[in-house]
Amino acid sequence: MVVAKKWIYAKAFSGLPTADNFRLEEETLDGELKENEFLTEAVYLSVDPYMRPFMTQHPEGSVMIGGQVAKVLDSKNPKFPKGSYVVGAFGWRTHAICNPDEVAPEWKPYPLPDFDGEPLSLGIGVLGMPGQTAYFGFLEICKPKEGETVVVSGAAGAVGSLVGQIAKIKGCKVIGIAGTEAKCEWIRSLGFDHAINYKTADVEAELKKAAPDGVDCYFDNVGGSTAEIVRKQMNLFGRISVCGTISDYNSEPTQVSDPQRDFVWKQLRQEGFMVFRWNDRMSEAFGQNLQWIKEGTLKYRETITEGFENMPQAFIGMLTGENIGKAVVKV
Ligand SMILES: NC(=O)C1=CN([C@@H]2O[C@H](COP(=O)(O)OP(=O)(O)OC[C@H]3O[C@@H](n4cnc5c(N)ncnc54)[C@H](OP(=O)(O)O)[C@@H]3O)[C@@H](O)[C@H]2O)C=CC1
Ligand SMILES: C/C=C/C(C)=O
Repeated sequence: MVVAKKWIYAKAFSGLPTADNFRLEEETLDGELKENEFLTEAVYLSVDPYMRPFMTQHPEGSVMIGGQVAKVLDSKNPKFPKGSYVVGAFGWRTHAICNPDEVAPEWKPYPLPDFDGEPLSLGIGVLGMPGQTAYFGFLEICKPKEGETVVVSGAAGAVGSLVGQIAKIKGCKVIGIAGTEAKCEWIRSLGFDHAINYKTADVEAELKKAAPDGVDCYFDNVGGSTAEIVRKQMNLFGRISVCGTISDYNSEPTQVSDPQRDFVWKQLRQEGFMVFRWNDRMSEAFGQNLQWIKEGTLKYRETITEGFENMPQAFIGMLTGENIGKAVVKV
């Protein structure tokens, strides 16, 4: 028997989440595990932007959704033996009982691969979903060529910081857009050619200076007015990968000008995606990102909040830009 803690979506989100949206509860998990089930204990939990828009599809009283790296405490499933580690979408819970056959295909748990000594927390970062998002969302949709100019917004976050570095590995010129001086300084230290602080700079003017020959690829994490500014500076046959629109997760979308003319005249291609599209190729992104980490060409950073009781603070902090790199909660 274990006493699990879980965070409940107590009150529907409206605007930026506050502590009032969440409630901490306990639940006793007892009884024999059934065939195929395993019992887990969370080690690292992820707080991600998608939780804000996705939760609005769930009724009040649901457990908050989310991924975690967990230890298997007991098992009746040979694929997830006792003592092993697993990456699973068990929600904001300290403990969970999972039967993988009952989980939707895009959220299936999987055994944590061998990280060759890298921290387990990377299973929810560069060696997990955000790493796959950067790898496939950038390479498959932007199809960057050596010498091209790439812009990435949300550039100091979990996904954006990886996209910029992958673009450098592919021989591109990279401009990152982020929300503080410290973030801009960090991404420059990663090798980004330019960094623009969208909260203090005239982004349009700075982008013209940084990319005098225009932009070939835009990896869009934020949408809104930043996306409009970058679109207007795209080159002929430019490619835009729409990863997320965090600028409107807590508010109504910003009104931007009709983009159709730019798409026609510049023959642009824009494509949105969900990372699950490439679930069958997960090991490719994992293997390549791990290799780049080992070679020293791909660096990662984490903002770690200690304590399961601080999940809401970590989540709100991430939505308000307090994280540099991946926002993680350590139990
Ligand atoms: N399509 C897919 O399959 C996936 C999409 N995503 C998307 O990728 C994006 C980045 O996710 P992730 O890397 O995990 O998160 P981050 O680590 O980048 O954290 C979120 C960051 O967003 C920035 N931000 C918050 N509000 C705004 C705003 N109004 N305008 C611009 N930036 C803002 C903040 O940085 P700053 O200080 O710079 O403002 C904050 O640190 C999100 O849009 C997310 O939904 C992520 C995973 C999968
Ligand atoms: C899986 C995550 C999706 C977004 C849009 O963040």
